[in-house]
Amino acid sequence: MRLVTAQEMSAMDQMAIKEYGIPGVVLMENAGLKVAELVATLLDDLTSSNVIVFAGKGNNGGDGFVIARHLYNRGAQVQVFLATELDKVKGDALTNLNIWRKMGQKVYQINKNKDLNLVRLALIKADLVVDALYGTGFKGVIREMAPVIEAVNASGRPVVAVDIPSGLEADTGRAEGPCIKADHTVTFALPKVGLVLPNARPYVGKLHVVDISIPTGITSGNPGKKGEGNSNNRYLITDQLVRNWWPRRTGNEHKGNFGRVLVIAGSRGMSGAAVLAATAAARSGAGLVTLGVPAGIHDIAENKLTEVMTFPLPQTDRGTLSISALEEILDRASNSDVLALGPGLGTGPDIAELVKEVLLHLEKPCVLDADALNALAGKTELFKAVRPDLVLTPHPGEMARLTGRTIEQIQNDRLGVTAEKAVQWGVVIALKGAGTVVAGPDRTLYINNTGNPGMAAGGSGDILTGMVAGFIAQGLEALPATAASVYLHGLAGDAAARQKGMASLLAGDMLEQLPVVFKEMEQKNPTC
Ligand SMILES: NC(=O)C1=CN([C@@H]2O[C@H](COP(=O)(O)OP(=O)(O)OC[C@H]3O[C@@H](n4cnc5c(N)ncnc54)[C@H](O)[C@@H]3O)[C@@H](O)[C@H]2O)[C@H](O)CC1
Ligand SMILES: [K+]
Repeated sequence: MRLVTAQEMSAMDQMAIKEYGIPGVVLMENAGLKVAELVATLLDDLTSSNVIVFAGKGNNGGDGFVIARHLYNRGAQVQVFLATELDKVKGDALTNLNIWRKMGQKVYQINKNKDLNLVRLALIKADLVVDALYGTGFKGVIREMAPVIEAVNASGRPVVAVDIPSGLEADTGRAEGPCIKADHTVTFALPKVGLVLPNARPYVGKLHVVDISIPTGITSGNPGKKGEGNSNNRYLITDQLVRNWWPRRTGNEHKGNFGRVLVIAGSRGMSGAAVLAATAAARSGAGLVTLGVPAGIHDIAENKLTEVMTFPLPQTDRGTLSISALEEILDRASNSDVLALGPGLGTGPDIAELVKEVLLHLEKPCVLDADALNALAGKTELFKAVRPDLVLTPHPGEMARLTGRTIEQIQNDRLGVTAEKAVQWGVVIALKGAGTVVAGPDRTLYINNTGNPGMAAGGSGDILTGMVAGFIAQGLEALPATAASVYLHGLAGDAAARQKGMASLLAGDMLEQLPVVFKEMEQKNPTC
């Protein structure tokens, strides 16, 4: 599902109108009708329902007048509150305002004081509220209509937002001031990128993306194909997208077909990270998983693992991998399809040297996480020198260390930083956190909408690392392998949270849910 900015959506509107000749009022009619249809499903009986439509002065308001007309024609009582003077309404919105008034219907002009009581009274009687105040044209903070927004939110009435909850900025998903808290948001043609960002969740409610007959030649994109990059190829990771990427199983393969993963991880006291990553790779469908750990924790790792093969590597007196492990790592990596490097490696001069040398001599795709990333802080020029595909899976702190920016700077521009560095370093980056962002070297960007705060538990990232390696081993390109893993990792976290709540959620609980999540995906993909 392609994601667009307000400006991109407006350009698509204009292209539909100017190049294809679809009148704007037709788009508005389609938009309004789709919202009216959703409202009809939310109310038991329209003929005994009261609906309030709050309409702004722009085309979002125009949609509101169309919605009012369709609901009225289906027997509902509809009151339209206009957030501006009648003479301020123009164009297609005015066309629909005039139709509404020619039907003998009133329009209540809201102003700050007098009408607020009217609004409050109407809200008491309302069965549902339609928010058609502001859409993609909104910027900044709602001032004059702030009391109305607060009255609607306080009313406890079901709210359907038209295109965007009023008060939310389309591109950032930020509500700098008062903002409608909708139960449903019906957005037109394509989701605006802000609607799927985590800070928008409390305002958007359930998101419905509806077709309003903008020709697909305008709205279509080709997700996941390398080299398709262009400035606005942002996508929401959806179930359908993951299904398209799903590794096929025809039934007559053997374990070698599903790839060989080599995991190099762990250190004294951090065998868990290595075990979680290796198990997650196995659970993600890889044919063979081998785990290399410092000799001191080899027996522990072997004890904890059954399906994963393990082998000891030379270590320092601190129980971390020694640089003398390099040759065996490269040798084993050459006989694998993908290397996962980093979980629980620990820090120290040997680790930094080892990670650098492995990358410079590696011939296979590599997933770098945790301490392997920390070892590369200040050495990011190395990434461009690495031939095979690289996937970095930093959390904001690791991204800050890699980029030399502050965590706050990273968090304030998650999409921008991730895309910029993926292109600059020529790698795939999954910037973890609420709404994980995945970017590829061709600037393709995926935003994830699954997962929950309970997943911010130690070991969660180790599981993701193993999953990405598992998917690459099965033949997925680095970018889709990462996007699919992030999506499924979030689903596993959601399933675990449903069972055990968020606070007590452990990474192991997520690992337990991987088979459940994978089985559900397989059932949706019968050819698996
Ligand atoms: N996407 C489509 O194909 C279609 C979208 N439609 C609808 O059109 C709106 C966008 O309409 P637009 O006229 O550009 O702006 P808005 O109605 O969103 O904004 C109204 C108005 O509000 C003013 N404004 C902006 N910021 C503020 C603020 N902070 N305080 C007060 N007022 C503010 C601004 O001047 C605007 O004029 C889109 O969302 C869809 O709902 C088409 O109807 C159908 C096709
Ligand atoms: K709106």
